[in-house]
Amino acid sequence: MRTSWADSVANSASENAAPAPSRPTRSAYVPPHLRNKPPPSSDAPVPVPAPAPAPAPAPLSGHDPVAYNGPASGSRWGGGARPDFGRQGYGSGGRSGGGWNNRSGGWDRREREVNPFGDDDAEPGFAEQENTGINFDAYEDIPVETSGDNVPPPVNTFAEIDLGEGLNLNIRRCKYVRPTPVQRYAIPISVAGRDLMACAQTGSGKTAAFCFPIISGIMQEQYVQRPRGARTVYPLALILAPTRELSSQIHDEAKKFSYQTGVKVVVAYGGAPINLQLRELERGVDILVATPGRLVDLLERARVSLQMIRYLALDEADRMLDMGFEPQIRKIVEQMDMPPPGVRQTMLFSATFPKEIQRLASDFLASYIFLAVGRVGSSTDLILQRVEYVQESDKRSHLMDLLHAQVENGVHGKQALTLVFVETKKGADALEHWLYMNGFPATTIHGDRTQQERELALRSFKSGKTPILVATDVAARGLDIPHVAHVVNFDLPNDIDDYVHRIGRTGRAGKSGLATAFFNDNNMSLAKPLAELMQEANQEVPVWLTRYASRAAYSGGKNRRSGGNRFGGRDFRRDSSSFNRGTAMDSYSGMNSGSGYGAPGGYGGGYSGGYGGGPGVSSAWD
Ligand SMILES: Nc1ncnc2c1ncn2[C@@H]1O[C@H](COP(=O)(O)OP(=O)(O)OP(=O)(O)O)[C@@H](O)[C@H]1O
Repeated sequence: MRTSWADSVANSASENAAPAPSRPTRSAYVPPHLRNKPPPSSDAPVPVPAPAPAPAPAPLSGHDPVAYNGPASGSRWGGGARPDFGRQGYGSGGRSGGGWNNRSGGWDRREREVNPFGDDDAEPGFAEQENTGINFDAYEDIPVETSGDNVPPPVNTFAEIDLGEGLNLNIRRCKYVRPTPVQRYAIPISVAGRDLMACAQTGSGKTAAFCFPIISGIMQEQYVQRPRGARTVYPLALILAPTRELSSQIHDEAKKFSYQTGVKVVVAYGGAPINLQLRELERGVDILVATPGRLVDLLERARVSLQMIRYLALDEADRMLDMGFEPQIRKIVEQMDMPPPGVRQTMLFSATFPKEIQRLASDFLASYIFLAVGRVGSSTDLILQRVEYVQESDKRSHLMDLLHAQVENGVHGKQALTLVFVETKKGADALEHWLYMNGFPATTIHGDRTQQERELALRSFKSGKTPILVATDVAARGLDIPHVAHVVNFDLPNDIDDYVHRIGRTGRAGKSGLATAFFNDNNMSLAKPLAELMQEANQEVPVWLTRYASRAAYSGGKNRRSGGNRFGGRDFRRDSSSFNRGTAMDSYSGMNSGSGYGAPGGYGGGYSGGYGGGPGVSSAWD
């Protein structure tokens, strides 16, 4: 189905006219502290909640065991179960009409919960304001493509989705008035229990798109009987992300979304004391957000078991499955005790999804839906992209000119932030020092800095204390830093996907941004994909770059995007010749999409260089 944002709004409006057939009706919002009690109309005796143990008892694995019947049936899309998945062991079917549950499991963790919204919700009108700055007009006519069997229809409002009152309240607290395009499509798909591979542009709200269905699903389930093992904990959902900072950010977001729902979110990443993380885990965990390295450590120590995982989300999924991470991810997903695809629900999200990675990723999915929102893998039109030819030796003075111009234009006065990407950790330190010596307060983030230094640097940058952050690719993906006005690719990456993610640190959530790249002969292999990307995003492509691009085409540039193919914004299953293992095609029939939207070939290029990066780059990752 090819739809525009405007079309979908219209469609959705007409869909809304009729009552949603399978959405369970629910009573008015029940405040969390009353949830253990039956509805006022009930004559049933009030069950006595288990007393809250005082300080958290040592080994406490998740919620208290109470009979778990699995997600009761009754998908809201047609009322059926999930016949095509048969999630053994957990029953099958979408979510139940079984009502919302108290997740506190006998002791009320919520009493200790810090309010992540500050005092915002003291005011009754807090929810009436829209999230500051998101420009939904920027999403007008955004192209959307879905493929797979029985794709659930998109929604136009959060209210149309049965997410649960606790989560709805938090959505309002976040001032999310309407879903972004990826949320409109991805949330109903995931809430219906379907596996999903979703591509959507940077800064378009993918975090909420995978968090909401997970939180809502856990809230709605009956109590989960989890094994009570020595000191092992049994999370119900696992969210994996490639960097510590991104895991931490997802954790913060997920905590906001799950505030006072009783769903417990814990984060575990390397570089931070493991004992603190273990203690936090022992207090109970429903959703574990982790980097792969630290999770493997926890699994090997038998402190975490994946046996009860119902939801698996991979953020930056293409990065998680590239050469650097794939073995760890396979170990976690396939070689430990995690339920297989079809039993668990799997969601993969990224702004870029090369075909080769899609093929790898399909091992983790069952009868999945592919969703592409926006010109996937391309940058957003909200980012003004400039490429300048700059010799290596001139880069510093050129950067200085840009920064001076910003100061003159008053950008720094307004605390606008500049993110400068370099190739190596040493290069980052050297550039930071040089900037500092020249009167520009800068800081760095890269893999050789301690976690404490990294966190301090990020805080200092976000606060505007050091409005210039020099970074390796460790900061390229996922970080949502408000007010980044300018991204400078001082050293261009080897791979165009990395470029897409880097520039995506600006121009987020419908806001505009500027990205400047320094190009020279060392970047020859990027000329063609860069020129194509810019053209696709309606940017002005310098004539010299076009010339470089055609020269690179003749000499067969080794970037895997060379060869005229586009950015993975197309389901690889549609290209049957590229798919010879059979499995995905077997479970895949029918296409919900139209003829695509300017992404004719998907990725066909040889998947060669690019990943792993140059010297000093690969170790920038966690
Ligand atoms: N429905 C919404 N209404 C308003 N703002 C939203 C909405 N959904 C998300 N946002 C905001 O949009 C910003 C970008 O969201 P998010 O970080 O999830 O993007 P993303 O798609 O994951 O980006 P990336 O590809 O860079 O990881 C965040 O600040 C988030 O709070």
